Amino acid sequence: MGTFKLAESFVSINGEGRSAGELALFMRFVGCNLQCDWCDTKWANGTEAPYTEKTVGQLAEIARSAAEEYGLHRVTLTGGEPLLQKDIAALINSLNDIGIDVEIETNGSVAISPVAENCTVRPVFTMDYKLPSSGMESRMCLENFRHLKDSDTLKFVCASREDLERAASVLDKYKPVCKVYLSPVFGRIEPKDMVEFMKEKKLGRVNLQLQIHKFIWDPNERGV
Ligand SMILES: C[S@@+](CC[C@H](N)C(=O)[O-])C[C@H]1O[C@@H](n2cnc3c(N)ncnc32)[C@H](O)[C@@H]1O
Ligand SMILES: Nc1nc2[nH]cc(C(=O)O)c2c(=O)[nH]1
Ligand code: SF4
Ligand SMILES: [Mg+2]
Repeated sequence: MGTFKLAESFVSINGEGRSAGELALFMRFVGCNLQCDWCDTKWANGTEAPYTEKTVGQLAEIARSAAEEYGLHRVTLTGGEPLLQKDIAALINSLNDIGIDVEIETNGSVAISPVAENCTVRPVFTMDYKLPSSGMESRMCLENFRHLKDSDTLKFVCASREDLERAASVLDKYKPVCKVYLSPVFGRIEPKDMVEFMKEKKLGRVNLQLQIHKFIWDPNERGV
């Protein structure tokens, strides 16, 4: 089994997604196949990004001890793009084996179903659909829409009115069964304009989400 390139791990409240506000252990892996214009973790994406090599066993031990110390029961795998780590399914299985629920932040360009198929218990996927402002929309793996389940989240990170319009048309076209979040690119769009857009388009089943950690700590702080 291969090793994992871990950029950082830390315990915080989950600032995003359907478990927002709950304590979680974050494992951030280095390397990304996309380059979103507004990415807030560019430092972890390139080939020069700092990392330590970890085995599944070592990562499971980090999770076990965080669970014991802080009473948490959830790990968020993020990055970079976590699904680029070759043995990610083995890690998910091993975390499940010690009673940890796994949530994955993924960028929408990597097929999720081969990962899900190799997991004993399906993790929760929070999948971005990258909108025009990211510059990465052409990279989306559209077959993922067929594989998103009730327990998953589809997330649109928006920087402009054009992004909002595109998110609404993607929802209209694919009609996903999972939970849907709209989230602002931090500092690039007024959240109140997003609420107005939701009212205008009758998006009564969509959640607006602000990244909580950026209000609690300095928005550029790492490890929180
Ligand atoms: C840093 S990414 C890592 C996981 C994966 N590569 C992805 O894009 O989902 C985690 C989440 O942060 C979001 N994000 C990145 N930069 C952001 C920013 N400046 N403002 C708001 N959300 C941002 C991404 O869209 C994604 O939902
Ligand atoms: N507190 C906190 N919550 C988060 N949820 C998703 C994060 C990410 O970077 O993927 C993140 C993060 O970096 N910090
Ligand atoms: S896919 Fe995620 S980590 Fe990669 S550049 Fe985009 S936001 Fe950043
Ligand atoms: Mg983050």
